Amino acid sequence: TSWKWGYEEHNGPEHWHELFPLAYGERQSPIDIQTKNVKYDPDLGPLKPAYDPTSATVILNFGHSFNVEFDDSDPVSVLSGGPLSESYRLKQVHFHWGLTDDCGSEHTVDGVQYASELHMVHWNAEKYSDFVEAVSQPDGLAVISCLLELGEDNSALQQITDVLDSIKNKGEEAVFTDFDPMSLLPESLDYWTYLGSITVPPLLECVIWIVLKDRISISPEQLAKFRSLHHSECEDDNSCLMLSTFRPPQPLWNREVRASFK
Ligand SMILES: CCOC(=O)CCc1ccc(S(N)(=O)=O)cc1
Ligand SMILES: [Zn+2]
Repeated sequence: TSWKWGYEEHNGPEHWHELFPLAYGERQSPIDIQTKNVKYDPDLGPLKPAYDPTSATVILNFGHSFNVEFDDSDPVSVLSGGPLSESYRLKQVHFHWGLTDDCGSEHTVDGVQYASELHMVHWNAEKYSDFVEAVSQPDGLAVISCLLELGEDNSALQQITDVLDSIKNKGEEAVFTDFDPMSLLPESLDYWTYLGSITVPPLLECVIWIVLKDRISISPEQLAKFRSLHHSECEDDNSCLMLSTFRPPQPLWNREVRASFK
């Protein structure tokens, strides 16, 4: 399509329904997690992430975000347990952020929006043959979400922000390995879980969301690095900055949010 979706006034989340009707679907993401309405489920076991840092391959600028990609050709970095019935394979890690430090996360908790949000995207490699097939299934993806609140420099994040200069423009990529995504996660893996969608077009309703209760920090300087990326090729440096990359919360409709903790 000639029309490229994005996060600006002319092509942002309020326009996405024009080309992607799922925008008005029954299980869209993100959502506002209202903690008084969640239901503790004692059957929810602990999350079992098992990542091999050598499976990280490249970091690349997609134009609407940047991804750390993982080699998912073998079950080397996997997630099981928690709400999952199968083992899911890690494919990529990315972030969302906003124009200013008081916005940027996609999920909110009791109406509070945080400065950024980390997504670790896994696909159901036990039931489906590849990522593209998985995104067409209701249990195709499992995404771990962690909210980032403004604060101290996050040393694990620095390994990523230090290489963003090398992928400044859309389409650029750099070798990126020996990265352990576990190093980004908080101490506790307590979580909320619900059924939703990917938060970018085509907005497919294929995600088991796992939103961690605890947050990690990001400093203003690290956030500024995110905003220094370009969403397309451009000469003058300020006309195509990736300043905001979050979709706001969507209606919960007839969904329940379960908690793994009391
Ligand atoms: C049809 C191919 O679909 C894709 O490539 C989607 C990749 C993709 C997966 C998950 C997410 S998020 N923000 O919901 O974690 C965004 C983008
Ligand atoms: Zn995301």
